Amino acid sequence: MSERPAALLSLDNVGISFGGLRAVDRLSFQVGEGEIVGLIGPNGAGKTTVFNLITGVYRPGEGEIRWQSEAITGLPSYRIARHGIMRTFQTIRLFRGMSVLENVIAGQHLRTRQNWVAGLLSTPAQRREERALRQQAHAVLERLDLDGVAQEEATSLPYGLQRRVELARTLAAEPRLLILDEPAAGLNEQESAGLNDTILGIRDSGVTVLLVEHDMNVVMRVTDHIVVLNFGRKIAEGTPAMIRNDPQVIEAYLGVDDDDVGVASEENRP
Ligand SMILES: Nc1ncnc2c1ncn2[C@@H]1O[C@H](COP(=O)(O)OP(=O)(O)OP(=O)(O)O)[C@@H](O)[C@H]1O
Repeated sequence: MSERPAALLSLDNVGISFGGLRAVDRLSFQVGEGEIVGLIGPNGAGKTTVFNLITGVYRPGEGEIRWQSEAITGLPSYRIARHGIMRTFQTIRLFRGMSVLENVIAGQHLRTRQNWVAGLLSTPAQRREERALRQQAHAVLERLDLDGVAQEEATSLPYGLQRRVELARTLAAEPRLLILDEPAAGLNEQESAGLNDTILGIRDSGVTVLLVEHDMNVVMRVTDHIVVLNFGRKIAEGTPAMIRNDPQVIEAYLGVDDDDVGVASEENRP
């Protein structure tokens, strides 16, 4: 088995309960630098809760979360975002009345240094920074094949494109770890195939990816490593080839859709 790269993010025996419900239990896994790691599991398995633990929405009851060698357990979300850990959401959260380009520029403000005094005075330094930001926003739009709709009102675009704009907005903040929450949800077959290339392209540009996704065509094709949760516990982890043949994983998915786990037969792979 090939070696995995050094960990960018590590969870070590992380747990959280809501009342009597053990939503995540003694969970340990790592996301290696430059990897695409998939987090999968049946509905209610705890995937969203894991996202919320990593991004500081919830504080773990037990365990430690590390960014490289630094403990980030329980830090507030804005401090976790400063490390470059950023996420997309299942629901569309674009700004109404703003163009695609303006939405992407809004995403950049997560990481700009400009303060509001400079903004009011419109100093030469500020104008220079704004020009650079616009150029970078255009570059992100081009990368995601959205340059043709840069001036369109974002919320008037078809659903699949709106999701891509959301992704562009998050990328504009230059994440080091991009957490994707069901990016294929609601996409048609063609859009979902395009998404595979987009995710691979994002990784090739140097961004590490953690992906929660129900669409096994996406998960099995793009990930290097998969972590499977069921009832808050890790029941398996490994390469896509290992996961699709794991009896515990197949059993956990029985009753959901048997074929879902089996989709990634060799002939389906790119
Ligand atoms: N804030 C909360 N308060 C109480 N229970 C919660 C809370 N958040 C999640 N849960 C419970 O924790 C369990 C795990 O939920 P979670 O949303 O993380 O699962 P999931 O794997 O993301 O599911 P899905 O695939 O349906 O999105 C569920 O039983 C859920 O009801």
